Amino acid sequence: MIEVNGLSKSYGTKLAVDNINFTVQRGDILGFLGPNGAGKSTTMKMITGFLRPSAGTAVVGGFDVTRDPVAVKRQIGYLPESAPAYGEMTVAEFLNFIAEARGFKGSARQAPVDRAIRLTHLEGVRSQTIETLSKGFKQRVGFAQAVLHDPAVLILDEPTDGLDPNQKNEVRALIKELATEKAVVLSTHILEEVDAICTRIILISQGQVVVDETPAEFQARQPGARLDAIFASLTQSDV
Ligand SMILES: Nc1ncnc2c1ncn2[C@@H]1O[C@H](COP(=O)(O)OP(=O)(O)OP(=O)(O)O)[C@@H](O)[C@H]1O
Repeated sequence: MIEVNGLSKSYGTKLAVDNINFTVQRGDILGFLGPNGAGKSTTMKMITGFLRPSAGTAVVGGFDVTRDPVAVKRQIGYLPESAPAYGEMTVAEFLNFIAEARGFKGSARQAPVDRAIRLTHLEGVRSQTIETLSKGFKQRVGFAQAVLHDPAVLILDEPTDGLDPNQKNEVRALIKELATEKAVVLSTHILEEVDAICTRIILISQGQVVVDETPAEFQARQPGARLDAIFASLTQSDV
């Protein structure tokens, strides 16, 4: 579903992403790991068409993100690092607004909005304004907007960041539930998250892929070691 070929991005003289290659298949939940500043968000923004690559390509569902960014955006649900939401809108109003932006007209908006609310278990708060929701529920609203158009690909930038342990578990369960039949890429700093939900790990450091393997293969690099010790041995801080 996602093919990344020789993707690079420079900000001025800073090479943030340096010639990376990987693929993500339907059914994969890819954990995208790396220290602060490694280039995770930049890579995700290029795959989703929010940033233009300096070199290389990302092909999503057969469409090249540079040549056909609108077709790529149709294939993707994106939860950015800090999901923008309109606090004064109710959950249902916000999702209707997103449905309209996604091209659903008039009464055709109802079915995808209801489905997104059902999938993300927001029925109890659909008429509540977003600013009055807990952080975990706000994050669910972010998921609801990402899955509203039933995309084949989900790109989730640090989806459990800032949540309490219970909310983290809820969101992980939700990702597993939503991931069926989709290709999912999620960035995280939480290594236990990788163990809990990911089927594959890509570790990037200083803009380059240093690991692309299963969580079991990652653990087998140092049997019995903590995942963060393995992470530390493979990376150095980029900031
Ligand atoms: N708009 C920008 N202009 C200049 N430099 C940028 C810009 N965005 C990111 N960078 C730099 O590019 C590098 C990669 O940043 P990026 O946000 O992709 O890393 P990240 O792995 O997502 O980090 P984090 O885990 O902290 O979110 C960093 O050195 C960062 O400072």
